[in-house]
Order: sequence, then structure tokens, then C-alpha cells
Amino acid sequence: MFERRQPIPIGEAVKKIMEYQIPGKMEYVLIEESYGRFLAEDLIATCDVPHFDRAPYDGFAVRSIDTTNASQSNPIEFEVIDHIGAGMVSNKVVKDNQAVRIMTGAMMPEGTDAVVMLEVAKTYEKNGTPYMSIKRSFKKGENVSFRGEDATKGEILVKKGTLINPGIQAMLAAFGYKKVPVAQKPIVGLFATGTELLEVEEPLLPGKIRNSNSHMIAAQIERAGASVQYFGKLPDEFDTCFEAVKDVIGKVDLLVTTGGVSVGDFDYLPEIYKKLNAEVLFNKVAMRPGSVTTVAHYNGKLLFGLSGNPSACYVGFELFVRPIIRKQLFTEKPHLRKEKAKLDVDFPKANPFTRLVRSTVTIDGGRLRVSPSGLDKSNIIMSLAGANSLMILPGGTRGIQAGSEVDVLLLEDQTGSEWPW
Ligand SMILES: Nc1nc2c(c(=O)[nH]1)N[C@H]1C(S)=C(S)[C@@H](COP(=O)(O)OP(=O)(O)OC[C@H]3O[C@@H](n4cnc5c(N)ncnc54)[C@H](O)[C@@H]3O)O[C@H]1N2
Ligand code: MOO
Ligand SMILES: [Mg+2]
Repeated sequence: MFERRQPIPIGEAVKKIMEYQIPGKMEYVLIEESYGRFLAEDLIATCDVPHFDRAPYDGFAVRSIDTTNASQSNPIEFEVIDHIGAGMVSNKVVKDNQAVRIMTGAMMPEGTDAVVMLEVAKTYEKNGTPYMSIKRSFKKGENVSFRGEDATKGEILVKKGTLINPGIQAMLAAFGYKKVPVAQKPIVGLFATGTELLEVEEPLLPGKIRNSNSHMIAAQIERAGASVQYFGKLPDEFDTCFEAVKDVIGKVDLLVTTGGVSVGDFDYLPEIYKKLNAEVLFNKVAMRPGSVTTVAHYNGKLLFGLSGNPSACYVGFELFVRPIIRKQLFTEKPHLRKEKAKLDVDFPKANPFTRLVRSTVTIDGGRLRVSPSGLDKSNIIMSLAGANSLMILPGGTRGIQAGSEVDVLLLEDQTGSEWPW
């Protein structure tokens, strides 16, 4: 008897997956290798930045009190007693009407509390001794970059789970993190199933197609922040697939398969889950494409049976695999970022399931606009190239008109959402 599957809403399916507590793991990598990784600990200031008062301009370090009476009609003269650049430290103590010629980044000499920019000082020599004079007063602290103005020791600056960007690289260096605590990349095992599949380099044959999904998913796994362990393609043969799947489960953190998950005579994933005695969390989701996406739990591991249809596979990955990867990377917002956008075209046909349309979001006058990036069928590959988002069209009895506001999930954005539905 044919077993009819019971579709569950997307939000419920995501929830079932996210209930699995798969703890993230930490490792240390050299700062040179940390760009693009996720912080495994809060980034804390290990020192004040800067850790000394310094000059933000090229000029003269003075005691502001000596400048009080300076004016256009009353220039005040200073004897220049030392000359320092960044990295140099003056050992002179600056006294009444004395100054140190100082360059940007150099430490303020003892006794000084203001910097006169080169442009406003008149310089000259008297008997071989350098002097300078100014025609305006300077306040205490004027033109000084103070110790700790950028960061104070002990301050929490970046939260655990944040993607390391070039700015964070600068901070890590400034605080002396030669080794950076980052989230270990979860290892995602990957199989493509299908007797019809050819390798990329093989010539086309009748009834056969090139295996494009494994390359697509490998890239999605990397985009999500994990490592892919590709185990190759499998023919649609039960025993071969069962043994192969069983064999690798212990070697990976998550296992993704593509194809063979629907109700066809050669779709063996459902039977494989049964024979493994895996707990199937769901085998039908009320969405298009990707309705056949099946997720099972076995021996502490999640097994993701993504559809063989390329677009269905792609969408299934982004909705269900990405967040569990991001969770293991300590991200607080593991889901795709959800925003509102104005729809550019009509979708007159009703659909009972929520549709996730591969789309292109553009920014127009500061507002998001969205249109499909190509044909909206689950067996389509080409619409994926221009997809920077998934437009969410709620299921129902009516279509949706151009000009309506719709939700979009942004595929390239790193901010994320806590919980989309
Ligand atoms: N009677 C029913 N038939 C189908 C149903 C259904 O509910 N009842 N669901 C349809 C839906 S929706 C989808 S989506 C597909 C899902 O099929 P499977 O996930 O079992 O995948 P396959 O049958 O193995 O392949 C489907 C399709 O995708 C191509 N494919 C597979 N692997 C790859 C790959 N690595 N690279 C590129 N293309 C691949 C494959 O050749 C097929 O054309 O089932 C519907 N049927
Ligand atoms: O799983 Mo299918 O993708 O709904 O067309
Ligand atoms: Mg099938």
C-alpha cells in the first residue's frame, strides 16, 4: 500500500532540527588563517588602545598652560628641545615655554598636554637652537589621542559567534591574538545518489546527466562556514547506498545526501533510514520546492535527505542545513536574514504550499525590490546563478500581485535572523 506523507509547515520542520543540541567546538588557528572564521569566544580588549597618549598630528607637543596668552598680536615663543617620530620616546621633561617637535603616532613627552599642528607654528632658529612660535592658545588635551580612547582593557568588543571580517582581523592583531579561538568547522559528509549521474568531465549520454548537485552543495556548505567531505556519487541500488551511508556516519558531524528521497521505485533513502532504525523527524514539508526534504536522526547525527531536483536541493539546504551549521559556529542568528521587499511581477497562480522563489533582490532608492531570478520549477538549475535571495510566497488560494510587499530571505547576507517564522 502506498504510504501518503504528511506535510508539516516549514517553521515546524526547522524547529525539529534546531532542537538537536549539537555543541560547537573550539580550536585555535593562526591569525593569518582566521579571516572568514567564526569567533569561538568573546573578543576582549587585552590592553588599552592606544596604550599611551600620542600625537594625532605632526607638530609640536606643548604645555597648554604656556599658550594661554597667545594671540595674533601676542605670539608666544617656545624653545624646541627634542624631536621625535612614531616609535620614539623623548626622555626630556618639558618645562615652561618648551616644546618637542613630534610626529603623528609618537608618545606625548612628559609634561605636555596639547599638540600644535605644523601648519600653525612659525619655526626659526636662534644661535643654532630651534624655536617655534604660535599666535593662538591651546586647551588642555587639544589634539591629543588619549590612552584608551579606542578601547579600554577588559572591554568586550565582539561577541562570540561573529564572522571574522577585516576589521576584526585588525582588532585581533592590536590585542596580540597570534592564535585566535575560532569555531571548528563542522564536517558535512556529502553523497550524490542517482544511476543517471555522470562526472563533470564525462560526455553526455542518453538518459544520463552530469552531477551538478554535489558541486552546488559543496559550495553551499562552504558558504555556510563548514567543511565538506565528499564521498562521491552512488547508483540507485539499495545495498550499495545503505552500506555507504552507514559507513560514513561516524566520520562526519552531519550527513547530506541528494536524490532518492521521494516515493519512486528507486528512491532508497526512506528505506535506508528505516533499516538504520533512524528517527525520521519529517519526510514532507509544506513548501515548494523541496517538499520531499527528509531529515532523520541517527546515533547523535542528523541525516539530511535533500531532493535530487537541483532547486529543491538548494532550497532545502539553505532552510534546514545552513542554520544547524551556523549554530555549531556559535552564531546567535543562524537563519537566513529575513527582510521585506516590493515584488516586481505578478504571481497569479495559487499554490497550497509556501513557495520559495529563487530571486534577485536589488536596492532601489534605499528600498528592496525583488523579482524571480529565472524559471520557478524545482528541476531548474539556471535560476540559481542569479539568486541572492529566496522570496517567500505564502501558500493559499489566491495569487500575489506585483507591488505587494513580500518576505525575502537573503542568501549572501551574514547578519542572519534569530527565528524566521
Ligand atoms: N509520485 C510522486 N512523484 C514525485 C513526487 C511526489 O510527491 N510524488 N515529488 C516530486 C518532487 S516535488 C521532487 S522535488 C522529486 C524529488 O525526487 P528525489 O529527491 O527522489 O530525487 P531523484 O528522484 O533522485 O531525482 C530527481 C531529479 O533530480 C535529478 N538529480 C538527481 N540528482 C542530481 C544531481 N546530483 N545533480 C543534478 N540533478 C540530479 C534527477 O535526475 C531527477 O531528474 O520527486 C518528484 N516526484
Ligand atoms: O520537493 Mo519538490 O521540489 O517540492 O518540487
Ligand atoms: Mg525520486
